[in-house]
Amino acid sequence: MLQSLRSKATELLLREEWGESIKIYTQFIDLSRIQISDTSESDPDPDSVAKLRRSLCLALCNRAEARARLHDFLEALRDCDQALEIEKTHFKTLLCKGKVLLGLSKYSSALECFKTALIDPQASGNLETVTVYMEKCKKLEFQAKTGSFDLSDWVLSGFRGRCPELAEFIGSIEIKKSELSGRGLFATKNVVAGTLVLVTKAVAIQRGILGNGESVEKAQLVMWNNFVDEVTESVRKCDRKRRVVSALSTGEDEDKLEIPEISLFRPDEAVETCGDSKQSLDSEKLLSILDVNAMVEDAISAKVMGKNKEYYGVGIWTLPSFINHSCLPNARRVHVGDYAIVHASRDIKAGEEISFAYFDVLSPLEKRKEMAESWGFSCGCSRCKIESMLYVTNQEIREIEMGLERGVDAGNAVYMIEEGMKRWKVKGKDKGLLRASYWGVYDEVYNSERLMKRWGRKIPTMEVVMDSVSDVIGSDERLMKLAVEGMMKKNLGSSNIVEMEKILKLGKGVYSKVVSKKKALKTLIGLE
Ligand SMILES: C[S@@+](CC[C@H](N)C(=O)[O-])C[C@H]1O[C@@H](n2cnc3c(N)ncnc32)[C@H](O)[C@@H]1O
Repeated sequence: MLQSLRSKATELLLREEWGESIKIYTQFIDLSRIQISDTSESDPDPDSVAKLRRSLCLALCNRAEARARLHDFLEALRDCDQALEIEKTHFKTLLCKGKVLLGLSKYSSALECFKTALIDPQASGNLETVTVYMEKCKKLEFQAKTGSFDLSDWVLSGFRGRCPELAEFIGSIEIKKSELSGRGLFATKNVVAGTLVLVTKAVAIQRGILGNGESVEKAQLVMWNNFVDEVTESVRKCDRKRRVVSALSTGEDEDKLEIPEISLFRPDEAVETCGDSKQSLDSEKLLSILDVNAMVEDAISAKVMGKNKEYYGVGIWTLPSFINHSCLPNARRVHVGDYAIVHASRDIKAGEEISFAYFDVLSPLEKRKEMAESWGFSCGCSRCKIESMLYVTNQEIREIEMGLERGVDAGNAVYMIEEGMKRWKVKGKDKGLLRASYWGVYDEVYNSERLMKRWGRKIPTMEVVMDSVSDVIGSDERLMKLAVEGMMKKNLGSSNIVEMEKILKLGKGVYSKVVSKKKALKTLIGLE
């Protein structure tokens, strides 16, 4: 019976029928254990018990492999540990355990596993495989410790092939109470624009092609349902993920929420335990959590080169879920594979809250209010407060807006705003706020030869406006695009070092320092 179960399980494993093979291996393992205990008592021959133990070890290892394929990493780890209790240096098990630990982002433990695997005599025929894994562990561990990622080669290859493997990384940040709402993420050290703040792997992500027309909504709904199932499954399997996901906001009573320790988000430090089905997350609470925290994937490859443009992805990334929205954001996110990369889009001071834009902040106050409302909150950022005050006390702004609705000449509108700011005593940095709010008309004017001929001398230069806007909202593709076009128009080409450096700085703020080679950054910006 044991023999027939074993061959059936092996066959299923080879056919990659993971679920079924787990079932049969489980029967085999249970029966083997009974047989071992019976044989130990009745058969004095130690060889027969040893043989049974060896085949139990292999079965545990194979079940671990199948479980790992289904991303049931913690159960797989448990199988590996049981197999290693039987044979301490069982090569296949150590290789499997190393891969599982890699899947759990526990790079140093994975490296230890592969090192131990080298002791086994079977390693000699598989030296190359083990070495490749060891190098991978070292690279990822270094990334996780230092945050030094470089995607330049992938960018330069035109995003060809699979996206590069990344490590999870947590920079100098902490979770604290936020003045905006509930908890927020804060910098504990000064951060220079472009520097990574964190890199997090999705708890779950669903991608699909949405198509067009009426089918879009239907496709989106199917994807959402699959996404909810995936998150449910993921938190069921892993206790830490369940705790982390259940710590997220449901959008209600945020100020009463607990502040979790940042170490809970460090996979390398966390002690993992398998999920306890009795403690699974209430499905209604999970739906509210996903409603508030799920994000649409913003893949760098799709954004820049249109690769996989037709794909739509929705996912949940735990630590980024603590980042509040601000209309004066200082960070941005990009997505590479299943990872969300958050980086500073302008310099951030130690102690400052890290925020990114949930929606387009190059929009007027009323439009931003509408967008925040559709997200289910009323924005409490300082820009909204300043602009609201100005709006209440100032009839002129409303008149300018009404003029814009009637289709007044964009140059005239910019002129009115600039002249108005002198009268309304809007000074220094605050000028950037209003310019950001009416960015659309500024952009139209600077892009039109006709309007520039008429209004150019009466309004500030494009550089002045752009600097003041990027000062308050950080880098943005549209600012960068305008700067590139401005440089081209002036026929400076790429020979003007000062302009070029400015554009590259904006580029770093948009795409982060993960693209460290200048040539790659220029490709993303559209200069190569
Ligand atoms: C992804 S969570 C951000 C973290 C959340 N503050 C917490 O404590 O878990 C999104 C929720 O935070 C709140 N929020 C984010 N940005 C905000 C802002 N600028 N003003 C007011 N509330 C905000 C809203 O309740 C929103 O639904």
